Amino acid sequence: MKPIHTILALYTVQMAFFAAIWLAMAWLRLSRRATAHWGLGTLLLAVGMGVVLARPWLPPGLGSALPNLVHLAAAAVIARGVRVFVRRPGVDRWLLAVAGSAGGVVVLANGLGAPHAWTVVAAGLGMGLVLARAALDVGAGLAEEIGPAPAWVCSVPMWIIAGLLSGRAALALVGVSGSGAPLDTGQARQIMLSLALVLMALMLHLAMAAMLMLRLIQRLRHLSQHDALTGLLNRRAFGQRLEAERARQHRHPAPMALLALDLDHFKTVNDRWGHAAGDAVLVAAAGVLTGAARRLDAVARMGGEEFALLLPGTDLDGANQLAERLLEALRDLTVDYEGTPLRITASIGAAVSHDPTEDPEEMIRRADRALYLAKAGGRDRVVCAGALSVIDAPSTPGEAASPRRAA
Ligand SMILES: Nc1nc2c(ncn2[C@@H]2O[C@H](COP(=O)(O)OP(=O)(O)OP(=O)(O)O)[C@@H](O)[C@H]2O)c(=O)[nH]1
Repeated sequence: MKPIHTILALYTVQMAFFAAIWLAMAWLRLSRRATAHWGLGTLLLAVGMGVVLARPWLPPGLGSALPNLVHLAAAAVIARGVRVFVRRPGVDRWLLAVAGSAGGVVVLANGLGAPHAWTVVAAGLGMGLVLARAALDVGAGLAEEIGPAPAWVCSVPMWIIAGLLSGRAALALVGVSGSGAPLDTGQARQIMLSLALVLMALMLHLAMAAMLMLRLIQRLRHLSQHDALTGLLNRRAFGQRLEAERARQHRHPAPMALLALDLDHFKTVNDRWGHAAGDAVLVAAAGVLTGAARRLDAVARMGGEEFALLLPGTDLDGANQLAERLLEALRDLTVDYEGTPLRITASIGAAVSHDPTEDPEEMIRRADRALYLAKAGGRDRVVCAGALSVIDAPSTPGEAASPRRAA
């Protein structure tokens, strides 16, 4: 066995092994559609190189065209997997046109008995363009999700393979001696190219594995910081935001407000209409809170039917205004649950702090105490912990809407 055949056989085994891993991931439903594409594409790479190794036993025309066609199909399937992964799953006409035209030229060149260099030019340029497109998709499509730097690093192997294949095609096109020869001829240039392909294929699969891992890490991070039902921050993440805002308050003194909000008589929604109806109300209420908050505010579900809003740079007046708007919006909210209109109200306890040394837990306790007073005072109202004054409105039809003093 010549050294070139050993290298190509190693590449074939490597690709078959990677294909098995991607297909196993698809079976485990890890980004299933993308990993299934990558498994199939990688399997085609193994088959394509297997055909190169079997060339001595194949008819001359077939032995030249078939591996290139299979490799073209492999590159297109992997590139489509990348598009699915970066959530651009529609049919990509550009990808189809490039792979289809390159494949057409390969078939035509072999049918007309043209030199092998023509096959190398068409297949090399086709694969180069398809992989360059995939590299662009990775860099641009993942920048927001995993950060621009990791996204572009993951795209590097695709750029290099695209460059290698296009470079070989360009050399064959201008007639540089030996550039258009089949890989398995064993010339020094072909050995170097084969070694580079083995290395780059390894890097390509590492990069795709890294993309998958970074996405999983982002998902885990999101799950650990957000409430699964409403998508709001959870209690732990809210505590971290509160600590961070406290630290900022040390550097840039400014007031900070915290609203503790609890839906009124929520248990009756569950008891009367069922848990799913209660869940629908919680999701709708969360939508109202996020809709009313500013970008720099933090909105959290602290547990059950209890929510909290952290309002940096907000004084008592600002907190009161937002709390009133929230009560108003929740009163106006009608949740349509399987044809049944569900209505709710809420009570709010507000705490404002100008003192960066105040323990964040103490601020939460002050807001909770004010919330307790709002509940005790009749619900559907705001009580501010600082001034301990009830500042908003009743829910019961017929009850006066004028502000009342609490304590
Ligand atoms: N549907 C649903 N219900 C929940 C969830 N978490 C907690 N609950 C329910 O929320 C209800 C809270 O009831 P209570 O603590 O008595 O409060 P309430 O009925 O709103 O009464 P007040 O707060 O005093 O106005 C309980 O019935 C819990 O089972 C959830 O994720 N989904």
